[in-house]
Formats: sequence, structure tokens, C-alpha cells
Amino acid sequence: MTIAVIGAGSWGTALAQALAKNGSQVSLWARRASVARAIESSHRNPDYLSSVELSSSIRASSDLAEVAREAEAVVLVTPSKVMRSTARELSRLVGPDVPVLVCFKGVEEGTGCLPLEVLEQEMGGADRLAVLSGPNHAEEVAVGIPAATVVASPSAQTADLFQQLFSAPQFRVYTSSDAVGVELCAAAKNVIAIAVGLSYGVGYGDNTAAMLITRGMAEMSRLVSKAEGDPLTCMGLAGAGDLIATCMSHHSRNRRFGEAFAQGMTLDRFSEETHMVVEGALACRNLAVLERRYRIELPITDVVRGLIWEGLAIDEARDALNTRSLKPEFYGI
Ligand SMILES: NC(=O)c1ccc[n+]([C@@H]2O[C@H](COP(=O)([O-])OP(=O)(O)OC[C@H]3O[C@@H](n4cnc5c(N)ncnc54)[C@H](O)[C@@H]3O)[C@@H](O)[C@H]2O)c1
Ligand SMILES: O=P(O)(O)OC[C@H](O)CO
Repeated sequence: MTIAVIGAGSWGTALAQALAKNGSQVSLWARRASVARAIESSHRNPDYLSSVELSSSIRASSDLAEVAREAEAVVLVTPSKVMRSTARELSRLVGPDVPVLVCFKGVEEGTGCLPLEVLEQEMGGADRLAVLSGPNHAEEVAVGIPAATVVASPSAQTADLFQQLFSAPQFRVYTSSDAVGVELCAAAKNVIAIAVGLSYGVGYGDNTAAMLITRGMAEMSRLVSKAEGDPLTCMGLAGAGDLIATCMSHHSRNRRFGEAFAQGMTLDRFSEETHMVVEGALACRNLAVLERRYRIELPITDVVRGLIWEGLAIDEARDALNTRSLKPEFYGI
């Protein structure tokens, strides 16, 4: 098949490579023409995963129309903040039945819409849409270190298609019908990873990290239940799996940002220096819309938002979490 991969950051590059190694012809869209030209001439992405030699089945271009023209399926790997504008542009370029897979992680600013909701509004056809998420650091997937992931879609046929396209001995792909659960876990876990990074950054220990991860999972479960996803998804690869990978791995930009922020780094400077997205920094704000809509408490998400955007001090954040009213462990999940 000919697949358009939209976004040539770390994850787009790794997924393009995975598809090409499985026999697909890949058309990779890079925002910057210089990156597309470099991939065409040297089979390497100069800015992301530059040590990985890319398959000759990957062609790159910065012209979205050219990349989308022949696509039999589309894989979206831009930052989440451009989900609607990208979907709108693609709706004019790809046919109404072309399957589309979301691989970015986040919810829409202002509306709290989940990615597949936004895509359905802009491109139509719920059944052709799917989302892929799991404990998958691009640096590891790109070099074939064993990993697993989940593809969720309202349509079993669409989930099966993407499962087939990506599955390989080193990359095991499960399917799920719970797209809502997978999307919410993907957005929420990045916020918790920032909290864990912050906690290590100020010198707290592994007990604190385990507390944040476990109570972070309680927040994810609350969100997923209220949004009518399946709480069991939180126990799976897109939930607990990705939460653990992102909170514990030094590859994680969210965790690294949290650590750096605790030592005085700003979000703008971190983004400028790394050229990478820190999705959790936006998700902690965007999830507040859902927190209000569902009348649930997301205390870790609240303090991360307070620290990054509202000038909360780290001691105040600690107290805001640890002096909440005492209750049974599973109260309100
Ligand atoms: N890196 C990973 O290991 C990984 C794994 C799973 C999911 N993801 C998700 O994939 C998405 C993309 O992350 P990434 O790691 O590939 O990117 P990255 O952080 O490695 O690089 C940023 C990318 O975003 C592009 N970009 C910046 N502003 C843009 C804009 N306005 N419009 C279009 N593109 C823009 C840059 O050109 C670059 O390609 C994120 O939602 C991330 O959470 C990443
Ligand atoms: O590097 P991060 O923190 O954006 O995490 C990357 C992936 O989401 C891990 O599965």
C-alpha cells in the first residue's frame, strides 16, 4: 500500500520506517522543505533520529498535496495543536473512504474534543478513523527494540487494517474498540510524566514517583469512565503501559521537561532548545475543560497546570496534593 505519513518529527520518522520495513511505500510530509530534501538525498532525517538510515521506500516532501495525492491510508503524526487545521487541509486532498490513523497525543484546546472527534468533524467517516497509542518511544521503535501498541477504532475493519500494516516481530499491535479510552489515556499520561519529572527534579524519591504514577492512573480512570470509555483500557498498553514508559524513561520529553522545569527551565526555552513537543504542557490546560464538563477531580493535572502556567510554587503543589481531604483509596474512581 501507499501510505502518507504526515509529520516528520521523531515519531513520524519512526513510524514511516516501520511501515516501509513492512513493505509499504511511504510518502512522508515534513513541514520544513530542508528536512524533506535531506531525507530524499541522504535517507536520514537530519533533525530527528539522525543516526537511523531510512528505507529507500520512504519518499519525503514538504508539499502536503503531493504527499496525500496517491495515499491509500494516512497516518497523522503532527503535534496535537494542529490537529484541526491539518485535518481540514487533508479533507480536501484525500478521498472520503481513505483510512486515517491518529498517532499524536492530546485533546483540542478550548473544546476538549478528542482527536477522532475533530477528525470526524473535519473529514467525516467515523468508521475509517483509528488511533494508535502505547509505550512507544520513537528512539527504540526506530531501531527495532521490541515493543507493543494498541490500535483502537469504532470499526474492527479499520483497526485490523492498521494492525496488519504495522505488525512485525519486534512491534506487536493489539486492536481495541475503545478509541475514547485510548485517546484520553494518551493525553493524560503526558501530564503525569511531567509531574514525575518535576518530583525527581526537586529531589523527591521513587516513592513519590510511584505515588504520582498510581494516583495518575486513578485520574485517567476517572476521565475514561466519565467519557464512557472502558476503564479496563487504563490497565492496558495505552494506559498503564504508556504511563510507566513515559514516567520512567529518560527518552521522555515530558518527564525531561518536568525535571528541567523544577530546576528553572522555561517551556519556551525547552521547546526552542530541543525542537520537540511537550504535549503534557498543553494537555494539563486542555484537560481542564473535561474536568469541568464531567465534574471530576484531577488533582495532579491541576498542580501541573498551576506550576507551569499559573505560578504555583513547588511546596504549594506538594501541599495541594498531600493535604487533600482524607478518603478511601478507591473513592470516586
Ligand atoms: N517521540 C515519540 O517517541 C512519540 C511516541 C508516540 C507519540 N508521539 C506523539 O507524536 C506527536 C508528534 O511528536 P514527535 O515526537 O514526532 O515530534 P518531535 O517532538 O520529535 O518534533 C516536533 C515535530 O513537530 C513539527 N511541528 C512543529 N510545529 C508544527 C506545526 N505548527 N505544524 C506541523 N508540524 C509542526 C516539527 O516540524 C517536528 O516534525 C506528539 O503528539 C507526540 O506526543 C511521540
Ligand atoms: O517523549 P514523550 O514524553 O513525548 O513520550 C513519547 C511517547 O508518548 C511514549 O509512548
